[in-house]
Formats: sequence, C-alpha cells, structure tokens
Amino acid sequence: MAKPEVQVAVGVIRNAQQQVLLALRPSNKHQGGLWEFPGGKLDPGEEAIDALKRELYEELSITVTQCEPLINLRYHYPDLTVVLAVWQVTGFTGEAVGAEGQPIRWVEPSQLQDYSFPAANQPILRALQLPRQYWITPDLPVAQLLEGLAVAIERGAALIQLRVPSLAIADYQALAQQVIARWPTVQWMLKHPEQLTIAPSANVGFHLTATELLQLTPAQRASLAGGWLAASCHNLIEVEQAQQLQVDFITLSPVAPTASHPEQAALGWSQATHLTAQANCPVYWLGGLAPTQQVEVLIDGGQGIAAIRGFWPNAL
Ligand SMILES: Nc1nc2c([nH]c(=O)n2[C@@H]2O[C@H](COP(=O)(O)OP(=O)(O)OP(=O)(O)O)[C@@H](O)[C@H]2O)c(=O)[nH]1
Ligand SMILES: [Mg+2]
Repeated sequence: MAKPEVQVAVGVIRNAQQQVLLALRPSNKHQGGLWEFPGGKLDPGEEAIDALKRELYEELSITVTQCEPLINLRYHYPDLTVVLAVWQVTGFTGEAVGAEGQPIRWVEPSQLQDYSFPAANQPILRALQLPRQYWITPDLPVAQLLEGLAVAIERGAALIQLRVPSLAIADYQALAQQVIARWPTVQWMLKHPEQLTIAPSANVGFHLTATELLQLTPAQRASLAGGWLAASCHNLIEVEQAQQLQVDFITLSPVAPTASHPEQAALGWSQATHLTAQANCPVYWLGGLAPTQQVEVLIDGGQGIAAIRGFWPNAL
C-alpha cells in the first residue's frame, strides 16, 4: 500500500526579541516527545497560508498579521510522507499560549541546536541560519576585491562565496586566509578543499561546482562536516545528488538569461520553481535576477537570491 502523504503548514514564529516559538509534541502523536514549530495539516481544499493561520489560532490563540515563506520540504518517514510548507511569522496579535495543553517555549535562535526535532526539520533549521542573500565575488584583482568586500560587508553581506577563478591556488589560499581573519563574522564559502589546506569550521565552508558535486563520494562529504557545504546546481540530477549527499544549501542557475553566460540556456522561472520544490534544502536563485525580485523568489520557495553583479559595489 502506498504510504500516506500529508500536507502540513508550519510557522516559525518570532517575537520582538527575535526568539522563536517551539512546542512539545504530545508523546502519543506522530514524532511525539520532540519539539516542533507549531502548525498542522491542511484541510481538504485549504491553502497552506490559511491552514497556517487557522492552526496557529487553534494551537496558540494567536492571530497571524505578517508572515513570509521560509522553505518547502518533502520528507519520507517510514510510516508517512510529510510535505511541509514552512513560514516565518514576523507579526501576530495575542499572547501565545499552549491552547491544547502543550508546553511551549521561546528560544534564542542560537539555542535551537539544543532541542530535538523531527528529522524532517533539519533543513528548516538551516534555512533559519542562512541570510536571504548569497554574495559571490567577481573575478577582480585582489586589491579591488578587498575594497569591494569591505563595502559589501558594511552593507550587510553575511554569506560570501570567495570565487576568484583567475587566482592561482596558492594566491587563492592566501587571500582566503586573509579575508577569514579580517572578517571573522562573515560566513565564507571557499572553493573545493582538495586543493586547499583550510579546514571547514563554523564560519568557513565550501562551495562545490556541479562537476565536483557529481564526483563527491559519501566519505568525502563526511570529511567536510565541520562547516557549511554548498553546491552549484543546474538540473534535476545535480539537485538530487545534492540531496543525497545532504549538501546544506544550493544555488540554482541560470534562472534568467545573463550577460556573462549568454550561451547557457536559462532554466526559466517555472523550472526553477519546480527544481526548488525537489531540493529539500535552502536554494538560492542565481543568474539574471535583480535584487528587487527577492520577494518573488521567496514566494516560489527559494531561500533568496545569489548574485555577482547584482550586489557588488564596484563589480563592473
Ligand atoms: N506541526 C509540525 N508538524 C511537523 C513538524 N515536523 C514534522 O515532521 N511534522 C509532521 O507533520 C505532521 C502534521 O503535524 P500535526 O500533528 O501538527 O498535525 P495537526 O496539528 O493537524 O494535528 P492532528 O493530527 O492532531 O489534527 C505530523 O506527522 C508531524 O510529525 C513541525 O515542525 N511542526
Ligand atoms: Mg499541530
């Protein structure tokens, strides 16, 4: 018999202190005894956003006034497949209470890793830690690059891929060490580690090309576990490989035609939406997008936008 599949709307609720609300699932329920983001199943014919509002009123006695999509996930438990539409709730009225008798708790985002969640929730935790913009460096001479980085970081760049293909590996390694030391609060994504002697850590991860992703073995993946691992994807095979190897997030490109790669066929918006729905991890859309299109990307399931020219202060 086919496994049942349930559609679920889930809210990551933030209060004014930016804490996140967790509820304890009753022990007699599916995934009981674990902490959850409040929410519940869609009624037949109900839209996810309406189910979110209804469930949060029923379970917590709050009325949602402002929210934005965070991530859409499909997860196969042994007994059940869940399709989670996860929203970030940034405005609500009323005071949250455990209206069904469930214990609730406001938690600092940095403390979320101390709680046990259903297995489906891992990508939600990653999406929460990642910003909406993924900055990719243009291939510039080092002095100009450092100048641009200083401005970008000043403007809020928090996740940056150091991509400088024209640099020899020794020079790239020196530059990477320099920027990590100078801007330790930035999350740096470096190129493939086999050529580098920098280890993954809390603020240093690696971004694989699609070719590197397709060649990555589970053992190599395990050796990269100390930091974020990302990969560039352009089609379903790569997206599935990323999922298989539990890559933390991906870029999907090119969404629209770009000046830099005019020969590459663009995915187009609907294919990008389709691949994002298959990814089960945070997806940054890349290529031919303006930063102002961020809202549309979020609505269609993306984590946000990745860009080179679109973000960089002096990239052109
Ligand atoms: N609410 C919620 N459900 C989750 C999360 N993660 C996760 O895998 N689920 C799964 O999603 C499914 C639906 O959740 P639910 O039990 O809240 O549904 P509900 O409020 O409609 O409850 P009910 O079945 O008592 O009417 C469950 O199988 C649950 O295990 C999460 O973070 N929050
Ligand atoms: Mg529920």
